[in-house]
Amino acid sequence: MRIDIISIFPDYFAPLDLSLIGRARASGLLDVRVHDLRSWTHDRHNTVDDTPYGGGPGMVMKPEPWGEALDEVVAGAPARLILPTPSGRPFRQADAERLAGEERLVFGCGRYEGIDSRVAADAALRMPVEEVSIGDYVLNGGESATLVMVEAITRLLPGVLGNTESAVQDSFASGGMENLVEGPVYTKPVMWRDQEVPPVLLSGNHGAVDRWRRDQALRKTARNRPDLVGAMPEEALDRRDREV
Ligand SMILES: Nc1cc(-c2cccs2)n[nH]1
Repeated sequence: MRIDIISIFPDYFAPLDLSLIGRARASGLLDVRVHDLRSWTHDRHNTVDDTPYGGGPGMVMKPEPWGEALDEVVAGAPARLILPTPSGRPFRQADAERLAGEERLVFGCGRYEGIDSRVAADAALRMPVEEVSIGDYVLNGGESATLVMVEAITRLLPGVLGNTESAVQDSFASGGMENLVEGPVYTKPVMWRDQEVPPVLLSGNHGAVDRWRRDQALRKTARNRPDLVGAMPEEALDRRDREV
């Protein structure tokens, strides 16, 4: 997979040189290229923004630099443009899984009050464009949202996670634990500050462990994410009663 990121703060993406993603890049599994939007400005001040038509607070990012940047970065190849914005569709695990199947992604990091709307409209003539929100809160720019999405997507690529098993067990994953958050996890020592590890986890009875974990996940989901419980098929809840 190739990922291009266009931003006026390219240094914001230094974390992508670290850890699993950094290793995946070094091994050639993942090709991430970060571009400074100001490379496509031509005035002395490298201007990327201006006042909004119709008045109002803040500044809007000018269309010209974005148009030239996308033309050069995409260069006619099949790519999907992702634009983080608070007004976008919610980004979910299913989107991470879907986007992990793409050959090329381009992330456009807006700042200020957003990017001139004609940029997305023009890009949509040549490629799929998705406006995406990572949550109902307002950031100063799309860089943090892009880091979040790049991590959520690239960790699903074969070979990026050392142990692909953990990707299946994650919260919100598929594989029978859909719509459930992860339950409690434990490791050595078996007793710590008068708290012992639940005995079922030491029992060696894998069926009992799986049932216990599912029950704990259901309980935690009901406690922390009642909104997901509503989305759960009725029989999944009944199953818990049967298994207790
Ligand atoms: N979910 C989300 C995205 C954003 C921004 C993207 C670009 C500027 S602000 N805030 N919150």
